[in-house]
Amino acid sequence: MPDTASPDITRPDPTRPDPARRSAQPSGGAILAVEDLTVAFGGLKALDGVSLSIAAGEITGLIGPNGSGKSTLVNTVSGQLPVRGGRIRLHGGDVTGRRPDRIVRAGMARTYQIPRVPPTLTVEEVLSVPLLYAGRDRHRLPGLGDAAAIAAFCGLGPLFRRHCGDLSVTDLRRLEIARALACAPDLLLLDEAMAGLSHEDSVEVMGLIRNVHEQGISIVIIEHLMRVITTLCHRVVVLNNGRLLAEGAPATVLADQAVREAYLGKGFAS
Ligand SMILES: Nc1ncnc2c1ncn2[C@@H]1O[C@H](COP(=O)(O)OP(=O)(O)OP(=O)(O)O)[C@@H](O)[C@H]1O
Repeated sequence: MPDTASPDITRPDPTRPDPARRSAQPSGGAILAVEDLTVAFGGLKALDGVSLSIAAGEITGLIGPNGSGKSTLVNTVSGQLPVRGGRIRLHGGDVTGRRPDRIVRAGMARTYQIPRVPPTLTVEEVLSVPLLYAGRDRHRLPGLGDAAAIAAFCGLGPLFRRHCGDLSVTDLRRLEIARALACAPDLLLLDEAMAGLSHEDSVEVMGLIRNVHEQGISIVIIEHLMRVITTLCHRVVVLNNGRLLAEGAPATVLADQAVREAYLGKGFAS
C-alpha cells in the first residue's frame, strides 16, 4: 500500500539501546528463506531475483523506500501473490505457490496495514474464526489457547464482547496482532503495525510486539519509522527497486551510504 509519509531515517532514537546488542533469544537457522524470488505485475518486476533469509528467534525489520517491494514480498511469501520465479522455504520446506491457508498451517501468519474486520462482529467472534479454522494446535503457545486469553494478552480484555466497529485505531491494530496469534504462528509478519498511531500508542504496540517475541515467535516487521526499527529489531533487510540492497544490524545498515541514498536521494545522503 503506498504511503507518502517520509521515513525518519535521519533520526534513529539515540536513547534506545541497539537491540542487536541485547541478548536475543538463541537463534536457530533460517525460519524463512526466499531464493531468487521474482514477482511481476505485467511488465513491472516488483521483486527481481531477491534472495534473503529470516533467522529463527529474531525480530527482523523489512525496510525500503515507497514502492521498493516490501508489501509484495510479504504478500508473496504468505501465498497471496503468484511467483514468477524462485523458491520460498518455511522451516526448510518448499511452500512456493501454496495457498494462504496452507501457509498459515505451516506456521506463518500475517497482519495487514489496514485492518479489515466486520464492524458488527465482536472481538471474541473475530478471534474465534482462526482458532477454529487455522488448523494449528491452539495450545502450542502456552497460556494463549483461547480467545479470552489472546485478547487479554493483547490488551483487549475489557473489549472482548465489544463490536469491532466501536474499537479505536490502536485497538484495531491490537486485534490484527491478536487474530494472527490465534493462528499459533512460529513466524509473524507485521505490515506497518504502527501506521497512523500516535507516539504513545506506537510505544504501547511496540511493547506488545516484544511480548509476542518473548513467546518464542519470530517476527518480520515492515516499518517506515526508523525509531521502531532501531528499538525492536535484531536485524534489518533493505529492499530497493525490487532488489535486496543491504542486510545486517540496524545501526550498521542505517549508516550505509547506499541505504541513505535510496531513501534520501544522491546529494542529500552525505
Ligand atoms: N497490485 C499491483 N498491481 C500493479 N503494480 C503493483 C501492485 N502492487 C504493487 N505494485 C507495484 O509494485 C512495486 C512494489 O510495490 P510494493 O507495494 O510492494 O512496495 P512497498 O515497498 O510495499 O511500498 P510502500 O512502502 O509504499 O507500501 C511498486 O512499483 C508498485 O506500484
